[in-house]
Amino acid sequence: MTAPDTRAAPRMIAISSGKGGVGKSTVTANIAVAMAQAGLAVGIVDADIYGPSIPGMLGIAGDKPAMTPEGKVIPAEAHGVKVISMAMLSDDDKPAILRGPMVTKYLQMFVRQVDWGALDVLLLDLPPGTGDIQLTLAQAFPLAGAVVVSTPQDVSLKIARRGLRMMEQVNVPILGIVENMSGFTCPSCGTLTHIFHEGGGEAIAQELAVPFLGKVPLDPAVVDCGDDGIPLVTAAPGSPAAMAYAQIAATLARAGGDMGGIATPFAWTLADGTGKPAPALAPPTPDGPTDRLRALDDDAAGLALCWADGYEQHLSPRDLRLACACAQCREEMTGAQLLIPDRVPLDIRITRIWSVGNYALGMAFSDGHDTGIYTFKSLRTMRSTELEDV
Ligand SMILES: Nc1ncnc2c1ncn2[C@@H]1O[C@H](COP(=O)(O)OP(=O)(O)OP(=O)(O)O)[C@@H](O)[C@H]1O
Repeated sequence: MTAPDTRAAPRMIAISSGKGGVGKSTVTANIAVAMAQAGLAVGIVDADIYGPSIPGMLGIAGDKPAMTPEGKVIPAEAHGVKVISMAMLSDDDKPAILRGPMVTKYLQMFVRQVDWGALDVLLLDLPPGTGDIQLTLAQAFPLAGAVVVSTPQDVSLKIARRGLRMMEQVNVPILGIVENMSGFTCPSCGTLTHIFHEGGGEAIAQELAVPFLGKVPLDPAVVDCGDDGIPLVTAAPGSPAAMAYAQIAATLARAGGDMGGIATPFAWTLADGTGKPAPALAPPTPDGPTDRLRALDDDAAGLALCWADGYEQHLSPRDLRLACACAQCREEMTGAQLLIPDRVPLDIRITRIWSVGNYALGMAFSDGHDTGIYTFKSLRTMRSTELEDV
């Protein structure tokens, strides 16, 4: 057996919204600064490729970023938060017209080719919506979880519900819902008026059994602060909106740490054990999710998989190779096997295993095949190999 890699990766949290203009970027900027004020090392990837607004909100000039001698991008830094944004790579007046795959490519670069240093949390300010781009992004990164920002109107909440379902489809845990622009407190008389409906975010959170993270009131100072590049949590930390941001940041700083799954991202070379994922800290529980992998190991019976509900499996490299569902090994329409079992050597080995988002593993084999993606759901349905079968 090989020793696990214990290097900690930052917790990646996506901040999403079903539609634009609900205050997602303002929430991202303020909770990032609040987390930094609480002593965490925080980065933001401004993934809102069509309307990158984080640099403006944090008072960062749109200069092209410098590079390290190793060719990594040096992120900008303001209010204790490291930031990389499309706004730094494109001219201000040129809208970024990019197709989905290009967006993913840029964002992969934002996460992997940036000299982040040691971070505790990396926030991803996603583009608004629940389309292909958001789905691809949610799948491309090993997210610890996602936050959905909504305003209290019914229409906004209905769209937020769609966003929550999308995240669930790709196994991204929902860390909670933020209700923004929730009521207006009159600065002269202090009366709270609910301009939109009240409590819709809380009701949806209850209906979908996800946490409700808090309400941020409508506050004209939020707009001024955004325009001035000084987030409200710095400019007016005692205001109700700033206190709401700080409260949400404190909850998120604790959430999504150890979701009961193996540490991701990882790329494990089995021959020398480098990059082996550390197991989840939390012990398995009988009512734990059946599709969350909590430990991965290699032993005499093949690959050992331990699941969050305590179930354990041993899968032989040959069974895994034969189960490959990539387009070369299976007919896409009918699902019929194209791979000829006799051509798979009895002593085939797995050479590398890597994480694919939070929902699957990629595997390379000693026959050179490396295009298969094994979802946790599909792995879980495979029959365990008995030691005497090996
Ligand atoms: N709590 C609030 N009170 C008052 N104004 C707010 C509040 N939250 C956000 N705003 C303002 O609403 C506008 C939209 O906010 P923001 O850009 O954060 O939204 P968004 O959801 O990220 O939009 P998009 O994704 O379309 O860029 C901004 O002018 C911002 O200052």
